[in-house]
Amino acid sequence: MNVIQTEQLQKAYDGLAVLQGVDLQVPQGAVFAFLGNNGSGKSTTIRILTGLLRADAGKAEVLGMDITRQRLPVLAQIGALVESPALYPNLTAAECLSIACRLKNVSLRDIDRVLDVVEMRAARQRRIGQFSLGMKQRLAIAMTLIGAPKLLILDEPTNGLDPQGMQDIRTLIQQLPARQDCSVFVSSHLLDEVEKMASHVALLHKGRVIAQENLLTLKQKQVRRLKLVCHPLDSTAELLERMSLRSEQDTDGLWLDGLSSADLTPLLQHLLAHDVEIFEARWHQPSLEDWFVGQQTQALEASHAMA
Ligand SMILES: Nc1ncnc2c1ncn2[C@@H]1O[C@H](COP(=O)(O)OP(=O)(O)OP(=O)(O)O)[C@@H](O)[C@H]1O
Repeated sequence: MNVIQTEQLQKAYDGLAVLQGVDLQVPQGAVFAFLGNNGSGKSTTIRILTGLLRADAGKAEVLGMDITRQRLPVLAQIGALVESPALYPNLTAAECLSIACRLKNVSLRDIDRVLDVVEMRAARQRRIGQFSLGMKQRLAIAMTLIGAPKLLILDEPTNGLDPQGMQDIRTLIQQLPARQDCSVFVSSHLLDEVEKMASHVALLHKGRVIAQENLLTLKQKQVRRLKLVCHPLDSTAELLERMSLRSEQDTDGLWLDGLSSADLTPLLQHLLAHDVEIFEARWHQPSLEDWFVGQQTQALEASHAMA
C-alpha cells in the first residue's frame, strides 16, 4: 500500500501556478525524500498533505484517506513537523510532550517512550530554554511521534542544524521505520544527508515531480565513469574515438562512459603504447547530486525544446 498517493495536484497563489500536477507514490515503510530547489513547491505540497492548505485540483490520499474529505481522521493518524513548532522555553521537555499527548488523546506514558526514541530521556525535566537547536529539533520530532503514528511528514527537519545535529536527526529518521513501524516523508535540499538516510527519492521541479525512484535502483542505474588525467588531451581523445570510445574533455583530463573494470588494463596499455602520458585513472561513482542536476538539466532542455 502507498501511504501517500497524489494525482495531478495543482495549486496557484494569486493566479501564479506553483504546483502544476504533482504525482507522488510513497510506499509503506519508506524513508521518502522529497527534493527540489528553493521555491519548487515542496512546502506547498506538504501543507496540502497535512490539511493546512487545499489544492485547487487533483487528488491527495494519505494512509488511504482523502485529505480534503477525511482531514481529521488523517491528522489523528500522522505526525507532522511543518513549521517550527511552538516550544515554550519555560516548559520542560516532559511538559511540552504532555500537551501533545492531550491533543492526540494519548496516555502520558507515551512521553518516556518517545524520549527514548530521540535519546532525550536525560533531558526529561530540563527547560526547553536551555536546549541547543539540535535538542529542540529532536524534541519537535518526539512530539510528532506521540501516539505512534503510521506516517511522519517532516518539512526540512535538519534546517539550521550544525553537522552533529544533522547527523543525529539523520540517524534518527533512518531508524524510524524499523523502531516505530512507520513511514517517513521528508523534504530536504541537503543531498548528502538524503543519500545517507533515504530509501526513496522524488524530485520536484517547477511544481512537477520529474522523477521518483527507489534509491537502490537509482544507484544501480547510475553508470560509473572513468576519469583519465593524461597528456596530450586532444590527440588522446582522437585515439579513443578511433577505438569507438567517446570522451568528454575537462581542464586536466578526459571522462569516459560505458567501460567495465575489465576494460581498464587493455585501455591503459593501448594508450601507453601510443605515447600517452597517464597521470591518473579513477572511477567516479555518480552521487545523488549528479542525478539531481542531471534530471533538472533534462527537464529544462525538454521545456526549451517545447517552447
Ligand atoms: N502563501 C503564499 N502566497 C504567495 N506565494 C507563496 C505562498 N507560499 C509560497 N509561495 C510561493 O510559492 C512558491 C513555492 O513555495 P514553497 O514554499 O512551496 O517552495 P519550497 O520548495 O518549499 O521552497 P523552499 O525550499 O525555499 O522552502 C515560491 O515561489 C513561494 O514564493
